[in-house]
Amino acid sequence: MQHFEDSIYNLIVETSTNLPGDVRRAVAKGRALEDRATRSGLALTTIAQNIGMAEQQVSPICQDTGMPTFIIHTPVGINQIEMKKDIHNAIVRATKNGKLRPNSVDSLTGENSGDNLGAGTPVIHFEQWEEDKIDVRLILKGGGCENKNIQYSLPAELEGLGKAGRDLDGIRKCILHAVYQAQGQGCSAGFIGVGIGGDRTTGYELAKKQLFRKVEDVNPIEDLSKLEDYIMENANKLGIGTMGFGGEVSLLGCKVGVMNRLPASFFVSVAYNCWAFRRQGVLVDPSTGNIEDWLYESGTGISVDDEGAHESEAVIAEGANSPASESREVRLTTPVSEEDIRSLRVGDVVILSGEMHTGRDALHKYLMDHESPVDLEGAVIYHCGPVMMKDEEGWHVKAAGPTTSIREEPYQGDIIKKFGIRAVIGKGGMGPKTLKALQEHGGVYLNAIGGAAQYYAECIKKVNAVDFMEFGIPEAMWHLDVEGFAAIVTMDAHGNSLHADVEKDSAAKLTQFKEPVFK
Ligand SMILES: O=C(O)C[C@H](O)C(=O)O
Ligand code: SF4
Repeated sequence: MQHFEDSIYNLIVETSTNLPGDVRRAVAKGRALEDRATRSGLALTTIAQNIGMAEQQVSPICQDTGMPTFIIHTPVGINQIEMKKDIHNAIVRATKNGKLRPNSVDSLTGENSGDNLGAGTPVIHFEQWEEDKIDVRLILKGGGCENKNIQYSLPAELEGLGKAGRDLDGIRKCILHAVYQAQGQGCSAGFIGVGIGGDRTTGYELAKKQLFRKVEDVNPIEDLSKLEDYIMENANKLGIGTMGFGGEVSLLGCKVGVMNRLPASFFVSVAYNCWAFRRQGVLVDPSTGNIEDWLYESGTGISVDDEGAHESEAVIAEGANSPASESREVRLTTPVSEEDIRSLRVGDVVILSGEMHTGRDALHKYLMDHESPVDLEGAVIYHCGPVMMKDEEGWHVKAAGPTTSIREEPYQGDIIKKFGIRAVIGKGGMGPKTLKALQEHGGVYLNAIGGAAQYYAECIKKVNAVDFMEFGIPEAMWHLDVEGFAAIVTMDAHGNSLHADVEKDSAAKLTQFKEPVFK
């Protein structure tokens, strides 16, 4: 199959850079339900703009291009060993060309392979079928939303919902709880795949396979179709909103599958996918390896950004100053003073310029017992693992949205105190330990819009330097010059946390679903 590698390369690029039509329509529907001037409304507008930018620049929608997972059906007799080699070559090429972030990390040494190849990566499932075509489907599901997958073993007692039995109503409660526990950390508003039954492994596989269904399809199993409709009518009453900012839209899709189970087991597995729901597929001619057809409607021409292209920070800031908005706009240049930081309040939109430093899991662990290579007094740390490309002029940022901050909760407060850091940028918020440190030392947490990787890449005007390349590109400490970098204060130096408020409010709202619905 001479052209199979090129076909897989084109599939990878399309999946990473062009959000499909059905997903765009779901995002547009979500936008229409959200007041544009609210934080969630502003977030959705930024997301919409980012989707357009990624398509125009053929660059990753989100910097985390996830665990490339292929599900492939082949006619009998096709050489799957050769296909696997072509897929690996295409993955390496896409990584080299900045369409995928190098995401394959040795779980024992922490070493990043640099080309997305390594034990267990990419994930390739082959199945034979009776058709004479090859059906290749790919999903790029990022780590932050993968971390919000969850599996329930029924019967169970669920927070706010009480007893969940081994029946459709118990499954209903699990799904609502799964949306609640994700909060905004998996870049809500999300799409969920649910797998009922199986064992722990096949239950999760079934859940992830549901994500290959089309957003607008109807479940052929009547009970499950009713369940999907119920979830879509009710999950948004939790008020989690986009990014967990609070709001009308927390879920954009729910697809449920079922399989047999053991008498002793009753698993309900939920695969939580972020708004950056990147999956595509192709039908391939087995004699040439050429693409004959695309399996999901292209997103080209289906706009979710009906306000046209805006200058980078204008979208968030413009909303911040609109009459109905809940926030004010504050422009700061790094290094920032304690006085400026202590003047900020939850809801303010901060527009940053100057140098900031990326740092996430590996760096935070390192800084706990080592010195920093740069002076961090008054500095801004950005929880981000960018997609980077190098040429004769040096390093260029190809995608740079935020990663989930809660993973740094064990370290953040100590790091703020040790180095005099004034602002931490990420998404999904942080916990009480960090909130206390912000209050004690005069710091602030700024929530950037998760997945808006092109939007933020545009604000990064120069890569000044990099430290700790041995941690791999996503985990290195990149020293970046930014202009007009907009993010929302969601935790301030006065003990306020939007995340704590939304979690408390949605927990209270969850209890409204305690009584049985499906008898
Ligand atoms: O790894 C990243 O850059 C982001 C991750 O997908 C996350 O949502 O935290
Ligand atoms: S950062 Fe958000 S949008 Fe990107 S992969 Fe992670 S959860 Fe998805």
